[in-house]
Amino acid sequence: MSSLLRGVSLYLIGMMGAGKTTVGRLLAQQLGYGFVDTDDVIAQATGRSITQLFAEEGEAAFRQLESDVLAQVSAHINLTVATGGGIVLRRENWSYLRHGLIVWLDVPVELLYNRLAEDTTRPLLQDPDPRGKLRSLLEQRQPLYSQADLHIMVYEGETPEQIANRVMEAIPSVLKNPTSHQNGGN
Ligand SMILES: Nc1ncnc2c1ncn2[C@@H]1O[C@H](COP(=O)(O)OP(=O)(O)O)[C@@H](O)[C@H]1O
Ligand SMILES: O=C(O)C1=C[C@@H](OP(=O)(O)O)[C@@H](O)[C@H](O)C1
Ligand SMILES: [Mg+2]
Repeated sequence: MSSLLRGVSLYLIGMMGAGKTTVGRLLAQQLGYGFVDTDDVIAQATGRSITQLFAEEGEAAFRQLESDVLAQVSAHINLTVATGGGIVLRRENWSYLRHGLIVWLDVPVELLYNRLAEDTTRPLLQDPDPRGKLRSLLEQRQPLYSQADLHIMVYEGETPEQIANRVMEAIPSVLKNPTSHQNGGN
């Protein structure tokens, strides 16, 4: 598989709670790739948590940091990149995501809610109606997520390992024939 990808990075997109960070780590291991989580890079670079950044600088400042980090990350190959759920919102980010293969982990809202109900690290979900908030965010973002190269539907009860395996199995379907370049075709 790694030879089929030939260094092309994977970018995981999808809603918060979709498992981008968890599944991304597994995919990096399986591919022998490095792993980068854009939220982690932002937190390390600023010395502040995502929650602190939202509270102290606001979402717009966070989005700018996110684009800056993505721009730097996209210069590299051999990476699996777990992005933040809102990375799809800025058009310029797509030019960076397109450096690699974009994988949408599509998880039903009810599952997202179950996973994140007790979680306080997603500032956008600190809302009186977190379930409704997830629904409205998904409604806004679905057309953007659907521009991914690979759409992976995630079902209740699937483990991160099973999901990573399904991503691995689906990758060949969106790769060009690896011999076509060598033959000068396309
Ligand atoms: N397949 C899964 N089944 C059950 N829980 C999961 C699964 N994938 C992720 N989780 C849990 O859901 C939460 C959100 O996962 P995370 O990887 O941080 O998602 P994201 O990075 O997309 O926001 C974490 O608590 C994680 O352990
Ligand atoms: O959906 C979003 O707008 C966000 C998702 C979070 O990342 P995860 O998708 O990894 O939870 C994080 O970037 C921030 O809280 C904003
Ligand atoms: Mg994450």
